[in-house]
Amino acid sequence: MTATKGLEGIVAASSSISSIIDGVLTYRGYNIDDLAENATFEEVAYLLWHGKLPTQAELDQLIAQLGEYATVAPAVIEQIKLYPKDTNSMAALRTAVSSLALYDEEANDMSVEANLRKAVKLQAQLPAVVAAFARIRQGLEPVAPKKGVGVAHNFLYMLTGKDPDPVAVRALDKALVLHADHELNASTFASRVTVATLSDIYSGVTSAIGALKGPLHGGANEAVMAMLEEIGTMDNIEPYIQRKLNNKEKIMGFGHRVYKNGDPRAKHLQKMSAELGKITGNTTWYEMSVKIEELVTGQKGLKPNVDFYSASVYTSLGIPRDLFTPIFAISRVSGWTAHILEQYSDNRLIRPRAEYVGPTNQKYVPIGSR
Ligand SMILES: CC(=O)SCCNC(=O)CCNC(=O)[C@H](O)C(C)(C)COP(=O)(O)OP(=O)(O)OC[C@H]1O[C@@H](n2cnc3c(N)ncnc32)[C@H](O)[C@@H]1OP(=O)(O)O
Ligand SMILES: O=C([O-])CC(=O)C(=O)O
Repeated sequence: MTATKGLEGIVAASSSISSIIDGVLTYRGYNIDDLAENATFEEVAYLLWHGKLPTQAELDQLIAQLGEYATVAPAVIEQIKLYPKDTNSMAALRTAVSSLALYDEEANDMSVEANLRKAVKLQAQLPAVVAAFARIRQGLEPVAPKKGVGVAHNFLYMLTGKDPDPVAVRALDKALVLHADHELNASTFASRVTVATLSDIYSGVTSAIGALKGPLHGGANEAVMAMLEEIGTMDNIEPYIQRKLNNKEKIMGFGHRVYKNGDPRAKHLQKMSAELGKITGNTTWYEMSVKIEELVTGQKGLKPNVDFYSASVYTSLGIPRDLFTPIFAISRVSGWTAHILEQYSDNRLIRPRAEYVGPTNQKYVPIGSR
């Protein structure tokens, strides 16, 4: 038995949810470029869960359900108030989502209908939890969700207490579409491993949030913004990047396990970053990002991934840096839950083997003789 480090190239599941073939990403057979230009996030979530685009009536019903389910159990809000004010935002989300299960009477109901309902509940409640956490730590009361609006609108509304600008809603909606699913990425795999023991959907999503948090995965979008802020000016870019590359340190937002010729989502985020920079009158972060890309791609051949330009997009939308990864989770919960439902529908325990590389033929030595 020989291990493949990081399971690179190993096909670990069959799925009909999303595919990456020859660098082209599709959700249920629809090219991501088509969906990014034309679909709303709620249409995409429906597509991921049901395998088909919704009719207008089905979409209206989903939006109504999302509004109905978006109110978070008061006990969970009270718990968030007890979190230390400097709690890591992904740790807060992980803890709160785990708590949501305690107040859902059908948390352990494994019927297909209950699991689909819980997928919609999680989709509705993650944005509410993130917005509540962001307000509570500023000493503000959470804002009750709006009914009849999409996830992007409702999140920005719950975050600020004001109806958001339609340009901001469309930009965030597009970012949510682009992040919704991505085949067997680390967090989705974590969710599938968890529920393949026939554990519940909340446990699967809690595992996924833990996996997304790391800077090699979803945490990279926050790390990109930290890097841009640390660099600070155009003049500092070249020495900073050169130093990192010389020291063999990673540049956040670049590289990908599957895409070697570029991430198809990055161009949409780059375009949005340029447009939002113009609208806000601050193109600095976009221009710095372009220069970093020139250097990193020029010297290492590494291309930006989905996390690179999303950092400047979210900053232009006025979103605090440490909410970038929670926003990734707000989108990806649609994909996680679709994969969890798919796993349940044809389940087998996921239990690979390890190549043993430790010592052998050891003899037990009594404690007094060691
Ligand atoms: C939503 C997402 O999860 S997208 C990914 C988000 N993560 C990041 O942006 C973090 C930065 N990127 C990385 O760490 C990696 O590219 C990953 C984790 C995304 C992919 O990792 P892997 O497929 O395991 O590639 P690995 O880390 O082995 O890199 C292969 C080589 O490219 C180099 N490399 C890969 N990414 C980078 C980077 N961002 N900066 C500098 N060098 C890099 C590695 O140092 C390594 O070089 P070596 O062969 O000389 O040792
Ligand atoms: O697929 C991956 O490894 C990471 C990624 O881009 C994603 O989860 O969107």
